[in-house]
Amino acid sequence: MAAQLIDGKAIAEQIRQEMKAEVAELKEKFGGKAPGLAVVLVGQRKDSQTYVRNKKKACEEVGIVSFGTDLDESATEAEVLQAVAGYNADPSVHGILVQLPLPPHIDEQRVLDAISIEKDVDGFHPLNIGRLAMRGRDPLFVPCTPKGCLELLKRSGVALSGKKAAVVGRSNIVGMPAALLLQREDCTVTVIHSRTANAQRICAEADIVIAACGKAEMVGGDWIKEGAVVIDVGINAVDDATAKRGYRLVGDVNFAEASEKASQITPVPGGVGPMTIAMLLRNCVDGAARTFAAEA
Ligand SMILES: Nc1nc2c(c(=O)[nH]1)N[C@@H](CN(C=O)c1ccc(C(=O)N[C@@H](CCC(=O)O)C(=O)O)cc1)CN2
Repeated sequence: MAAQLIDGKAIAEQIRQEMKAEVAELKEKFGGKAPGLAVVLVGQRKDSQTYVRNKKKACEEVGIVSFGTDLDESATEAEVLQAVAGYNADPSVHGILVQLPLPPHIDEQRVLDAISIEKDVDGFHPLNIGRLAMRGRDPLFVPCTPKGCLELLKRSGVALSGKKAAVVGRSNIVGMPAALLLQREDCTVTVIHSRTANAQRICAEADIVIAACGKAEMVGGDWIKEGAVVIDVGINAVDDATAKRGYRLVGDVNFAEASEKASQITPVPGGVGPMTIAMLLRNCVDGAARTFAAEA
């Protein structure tokens, strides 16, 4: 039987509507103050420009004030750090995001470490990640894409406690925090990576699969247990002369095969991607609400 689709685009839209009401309430309660998000973009990558544009548009939709610094590809690390320092000191900014990837001459870790943890809406600061890994400690922010995966599971009625979960991929941005989040929900988690022996067999034992390995359609139908829930984080462009843009987007999961086995599955596009931006707004509103309450 074909799997039920988890519609990330529709769920993200619903979340934005919920937040629009919350932002209006915050403004009412705190004398017209609005959450502010600052985005630093370095270089001219088309995909990054699109993501930043979409982030600013989404901010506008929910009532978040957006600030932006666009730097040339040749910008120095000192210039990027200076932009971050300016936003760290600006009381109207509650969230700071440096769009990744950065050009290779800039030390990404040094830049991310410079963001104040109170404004780290990407949740990439080592202190926030460290707290995510610890029992009894809570991060101020959780990285947006893994947080979006969890939100999709919860809003789709998937019970997590006691379930076997497999995370395919161990990146700092998605795989590792996704595994930590599932563990916090009392899943038994296996992280599958490029050196894992019998990766397909291990994955096929999981009730929940989060695929974030960055390899087009690597997770085939034989990786999926009958009835499993599949969340596909991958966004890979594959050449397709018949497509309007000359390419089409596919995930890290072979959708046609996996949807024959899974009970629920996210599509690409329209699955996890839109949730990344919705969770960024969520983090920004939560950060602003904390600040407003502390200032009151
Ligand atoms: N500082 C950060 N940089 C990057 C992050 C991040 O979370 N923080 N994630 C990605 C890019 N990204 C957001 O920045 C992002 C990627 C994809 C989507 C999305 O909605 N994708 C659509 C398809 C879009 C298309 O047609 O090309 C979908 O999946 O439906 C949103 C945000 C790397 N950098």
